[in-house]
Amino acid sequence: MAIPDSDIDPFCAEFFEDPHPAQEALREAGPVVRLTRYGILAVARHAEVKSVLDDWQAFTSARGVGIQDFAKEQPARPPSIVLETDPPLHDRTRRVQARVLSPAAIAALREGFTAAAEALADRLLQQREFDAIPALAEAYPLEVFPDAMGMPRENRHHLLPWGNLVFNSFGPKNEYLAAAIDGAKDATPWVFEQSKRENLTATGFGAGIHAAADTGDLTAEETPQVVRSVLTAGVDTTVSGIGAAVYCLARYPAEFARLRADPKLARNAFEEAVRYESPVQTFFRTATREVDLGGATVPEGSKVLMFLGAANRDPRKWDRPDDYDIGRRTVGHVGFGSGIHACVGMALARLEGECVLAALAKRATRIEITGEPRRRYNNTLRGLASLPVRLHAA
Ligand code: HEM
Ligand SMILES: CCOc1cccc(C(=O)O)c1
Repeated sequence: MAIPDSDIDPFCAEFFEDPHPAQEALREAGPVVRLTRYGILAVARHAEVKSVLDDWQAFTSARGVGIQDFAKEQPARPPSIVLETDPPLHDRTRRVQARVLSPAAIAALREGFTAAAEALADRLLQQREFDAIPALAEAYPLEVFPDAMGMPRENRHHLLPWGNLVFNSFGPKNEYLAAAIDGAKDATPWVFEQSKRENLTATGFGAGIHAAADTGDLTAEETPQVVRSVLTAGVDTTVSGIGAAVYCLARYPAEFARLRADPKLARNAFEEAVRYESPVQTFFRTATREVDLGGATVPEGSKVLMFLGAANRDPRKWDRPDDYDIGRRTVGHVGFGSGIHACVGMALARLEGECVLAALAKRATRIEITGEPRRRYNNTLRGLASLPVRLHAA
């Protein structure tokens, strides 16, 4: 089967504003599409996205999960020894992260995360009108996550421009990446310094990762990199995810009413927002050999862009894909990836989302949008920059 061409640009303002028409066009064009602007291949249907995610041997992360092919050019940033490695190295680094971020370790955070969400929701209810992105979607992760990591309270705001830089760096060298590099001048040295063992408390996730150097699971050179990997992936993603969930519940008041009637739906309401908005929109893989994908022949060395957001709205997989339904069975969505690199922090992300949505649902009867939402532009992350709202007290 011939691979059709498309001039769609997934790294431009028009796509960031509304990716859905382009995603639909890509799904309809075929199982694999060539994006002529960048000389890369794209998969947008759920079946092919899942196939690529689940086959790390044919579609490697080790040549970079951004547009750069590390076999052909110098990485712009030191490659992650978790996200951008494959077995056997990935086995060691991932195992340490998975152990530190285990469901039991995350469950131990529930009481503190709930208290923080309730206190923040109380303050926001007093305020009644606020911008839900800085005041909630950014404020909550920046309060609870660095604490869990064992970081000091000062300067943790650097985590946002740092995340913005890294998530832009997976895309092409465009204006968004240039602005992000400029905006992260102070953040970059701070993140590297903050990842050192001596700058982390003895009881947080950071210490748990550094302890792997004492047991020989990781070397002393690897542990700061593995801490940095968690710091990098663990903030901007949940900011986008929580922002997406609040935006969904504001746009769909009937779904918010369902949540108020049954607060146990908070966890699924967050998961459905991850499917519906796909905070992480795209990631690349590189073909290690000629491989068949949905009947198309992918040449060795091809960069393959996985449209996670398009797969999460594929009518071949989902009934009513464009409905936000907090009772939906979300199993199979790829918002957290799939396969060996599937999100190692998803339990933490889900706890944050559940705590915030449950706290809001207990206190408000409605989240009313009071001004034009403004989207943030980023080569990988989909999220809002501003969401003016009014909380209607119960
Ligand atoms: C709503 C929030 C989040 C979303 C949507 C998200 C999404 C993703 C996705 C799609 C991947 C797969 C990347 C790939 O296949 O190349 C991933 C991997 C990863 N995530 Fe998350 N993530 C979220 C929150 C978090 C949090 C809170 C942490 C840390 C505490 C985290 C840490 C990581 C790491 C370290 C990886 C790389 C894992 C590996 O390569 O083995 N993420 N995430
Ligand atoms: C959400 C995907 O996970 C990431 C994202 C950015 C950096 C890293 C890392 O491992 O440094 C991981």
